[in-house]
Formats: sequence, C-alpha cells, structure tokens
Amino acid sequence: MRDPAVPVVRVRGLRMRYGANDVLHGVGFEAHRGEVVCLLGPNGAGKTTTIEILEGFRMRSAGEVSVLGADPAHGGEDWRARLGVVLQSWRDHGKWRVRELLAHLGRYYAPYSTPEIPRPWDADELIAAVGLTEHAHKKLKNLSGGQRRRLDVAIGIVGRPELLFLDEPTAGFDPEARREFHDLVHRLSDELDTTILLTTHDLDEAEKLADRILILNGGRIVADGSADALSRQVSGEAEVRWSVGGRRFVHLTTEATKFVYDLFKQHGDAVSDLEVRRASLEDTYMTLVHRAETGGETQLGLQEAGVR
Ligand SMILES: Nc1ncnc2c1ncn2[C@@H]1O[C@H](COP(=O)(O)OP(=O)(O)OP(=O)(O)O)[C@@H](O)[C@H]1O
Repeated sequence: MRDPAVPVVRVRGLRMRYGANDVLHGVGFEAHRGEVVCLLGPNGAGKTTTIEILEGFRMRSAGEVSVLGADPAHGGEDWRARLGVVLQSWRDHGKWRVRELLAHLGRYYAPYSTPEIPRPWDADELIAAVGLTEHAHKKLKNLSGGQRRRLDVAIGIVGRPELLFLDEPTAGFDPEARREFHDLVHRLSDELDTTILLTTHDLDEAEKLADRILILNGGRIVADGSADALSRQVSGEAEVRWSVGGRRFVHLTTEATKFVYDLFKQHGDAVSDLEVRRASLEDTYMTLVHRAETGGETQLGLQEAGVR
C-alpha cells in the first residue's frame, strides 16, 4: 500500500489566485516517506495557502498535486484518516477533559486501522508521548497555553497519520516543552516513518528538525535543500577560529577540514578554543530572501548550476 519510491507529497506547477491576486506562481516540491520538511518564508509568502491546498481545505487555481497518492481536491474519508493536521488554533469545548477528548476523537479512526498501522493511538500512551500524563483528567479550559498546544499535537496524531501537517507547532512552548516536542517529531519520523510538513518562523527549530528546508518567498520556492546544503550554497566559506599561545585567530576558508588539519600539523597541542562555523540557517535565510526580493538569483538552491 505504501510504496517508498512514490513521494508522499508531489507538487508541480502549483498556482493560486485570490480574485485578481496571484499568490502562488508555479510551486513545485516533493516530500518522501519519513522525511521532515520545513516550509519557511516571510509573512504572506504563501505557506498557509500551500499547506491548505495539500490538506484539501482549499481548491488550487492550477497545477498538479498528489498527497498520499490522491488529489487532495477529491480525497475521501479514508484518505483524510491517513492525514494529521495541527492548526495554529483549535476551537473546542472547554468542559471536555484531555483523556476523554482523545479517546473520543480516536474512535473516528478505528475503521481505518490496518495491520501495518493500528489506529487509533492508545489514549494513555499518546498522552504520555506528548507529556500530558499529569493533566490527563483536566478540563481543557484549565490547561496552560503550552499544555493546550501539546494537546493540539496529540489531536493531530491520534489517528497515527502517515503525513502530518504542523502549523507553527511550538508557538508558546517553554524551552523544555520545545525540546520534548522536537524529540517527539524525531520519534514520529524515525520510528513510525511519518512524513512531516511543518511551517515555523523559528529558524533554530527548523535547523534542529528539518531534513529538508523549503523557502517560499512571494509565492515561489527560492530554496530547497538541507540546512547544511543551503548554507554552503549561500556562503561557500566557513569561519575557523582558534587560539595559539594566548592569541586569538580567525580565518575564512572554503576547505575547513584541510585548514584545520594543517593547523594541527603546524602547532599541534598548542591549538586551543577551536571553532568551525558555517553560515547559520538564519544568515542563509536572510540572504536567500533578500536576494529573491531584490531580483537576484531566484530559485537558488534548486540547482547546483548557477550557484556561486
Ligand atoms: N482567503 C484569502 N483571500 C484573499 N487573499 C488571501 C486569502 N488568504 C491569503 N491571502 C493572501 O495570500 C497571500 C499568501 O497568504 P498566506 O496566508 O498563504 O501566507 P503565509 O506565508 O502563510 O503567511 P504568514 O507567515 O503570515 O502566516 C497573502 O498575500 C495573503 O494576503
């Protein structure tokens, strides 16, 4: 049923027009099984529009879209049961209790259980996985913002989705909750082979989570690659810092490994405080978005050719 060679998400030439306003201009990308793909871009870039089209909540103007082998515009209930969606906010009844709600929602997925993917996720196991065990019997209205967000994530994965959409999932999380959430995302992708498509404005989060980063700007994909690959394309040089005999040195090089090797050959144990730093995702993101906005090299990162 799940052929690993077939992309979980395949988008070609996706266009979207609201009235007379074109907001997606031929977007194309793929996401494969177990991959965590992070969609970045400035406000209004078209991230939510793209995600909503993939979720089947919005009709596209043109282009080809395949999600779990189906066109989202015509996806049935059995298709929808294989998706998980965590929106930015979720309205519900404050009188429901955490465990009660998850057990209730889980029942919807039972008819779509398969030997490969038993559905739904056991409510107690799921509550433990998102770190809400102590709050399992609390009413929703009594949860803190961060606890509420953990519940949102639990609701999104209760049906053990093959493809999970996360829209700014950690907004409002404290650092510990954020780290636990990142562990959960890694577990979902590594152990359950869940494909995850997430949007975030937190570049540190994107760097930690994403196997691949897509940068959308003005309705176009301007970069597609791992954080490292994009960083190398924007700035081929790494910065090497070290100290010898109490003096601090800095050197920019395209061959950091060779440079460090030579450094140790020359100075041996006298080298201390060694650091090798590439452009951070934040540097890369700023450069790529700026280039796209000033009409520089668009589509950077999509092809090695033409990249400086
Ligand atoms: N229902 C709508 N009707 C008309 N225009 C819309 C509609 N929804 C979004 N837009 C416009 O489409 C463009 C893309 O919006 P979208 O919400 O997809 O961006 P985004 O990248 O998700 O932004 P943000 O980071 O602010 O959430 C924006 O210019 C927005 O004003």
